[in-house]
Amino acid sequence: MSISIIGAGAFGTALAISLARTGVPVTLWARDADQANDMQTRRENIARLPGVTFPNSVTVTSDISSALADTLLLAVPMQKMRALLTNTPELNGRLLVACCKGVELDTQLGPVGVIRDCDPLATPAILTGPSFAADIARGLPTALTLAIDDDTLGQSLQQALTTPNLRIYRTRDTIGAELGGALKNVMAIACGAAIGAKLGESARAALMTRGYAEMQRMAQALGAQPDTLAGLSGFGDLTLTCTSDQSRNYRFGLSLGRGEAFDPSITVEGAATARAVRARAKHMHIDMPITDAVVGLIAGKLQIAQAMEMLLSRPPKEE
Ligand SMILES: NC(=O)C1=CN([C@@H]2O[C@H](COP(=O)(O)OP(=O)(O)OC[C@H]3O[C@@H](n4cnc5c(N)ncnc54)[C@H](O)[C@@H]3O)[C@@H](O)[C@H]2O)C=CC1
Ligand SMILES: O=C(CO)COP(=O)(O)O
Repeated sequence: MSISIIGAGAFGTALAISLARTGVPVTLWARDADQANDMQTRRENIARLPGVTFPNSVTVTSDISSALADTLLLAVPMQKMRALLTNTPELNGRLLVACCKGVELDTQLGPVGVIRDCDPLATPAILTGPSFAADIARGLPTALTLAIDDDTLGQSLQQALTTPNLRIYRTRDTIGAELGGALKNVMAIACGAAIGAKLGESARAALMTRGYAEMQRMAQALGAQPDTLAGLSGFGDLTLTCTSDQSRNYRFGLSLGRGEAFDPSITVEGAATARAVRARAKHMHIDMPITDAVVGLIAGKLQIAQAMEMLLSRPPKEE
């Protein structure tokens, strides 16, 4: 099964490096020709993943026709996925594995939903779970969830994406896998804000736990299996992202909590996703108070003290 990675940001580059270390040829596609040439010559992605040299079996190109492999891993930000699929008709009708985490603002669809919407003939899948690009690129171990409807194809894909450092678990619950990865980013912003505002580790633990309850509520209402949320794509990635300042979502939250500015060029998937999820939750009458607070903080409509008061003064309930 030949593999290409579409999107040469931090995660796409890390996946290319990790898969190519097993010796298989991997093509990494960047939309910008200068950037692709620079990476191909230098054997490094200076902008997004400095310090890690590409194995010989990575080829970087901006020519989409030379990147059309059996399996295409899509590693662009969630809010750019539709533009990628619309502007790149060569991707139509193929096996497309989303590697992004989020919910589209305009449609409230996740990565698999957007692929289905843009390209009904594609076979969509999602690869998600606890995996910082820098860790993957350095060959540090982790485990990920691969979700795809067709279990036979899922087994071949699982094999193709497994490396000595990457253990892949398989599920058919694409809704659960995409929601876990999307919602944990919202909770990471909340936890970062709490830590940034010096509310303490106990507050973070409470936010993670009640955030997980919100994730489960939304996921179950949309037909996901609770076990999926309890796995790598949900609980696993929630734990990583809410506790590490390697996470951009968490760092964005820290800056909100400290009242500091944050570089707008950094990809923070949870910001748009929080708004999309809040809209969906309101429409479906699902209670998501932490998500509401994150949306209020980002919009500047709530201060940290008000968000805390809003969460703590809710009517008492059973856990
Ligand atoms: N960086 C990380 O540690 C991890 C990231 N992810 C997910 O991977 C996705 C991508 O994140 P990163 O690679 O970190 O972001 P990034 O900001 O490092 O790179 C994004 C890349 O997408 C490209 N891009 C944007 N719009 C495009 C378009 N319309 N067509 C083609 N390319 C386009 C950009 O040129 C850039 O190279 C996100 O959803 C993120 O949640 C998942 C796991 C780990
Ligand atoms: O999803 C990630 C780790 O699994 C990366 O998190 P950030 O996008 O917050 O950096």
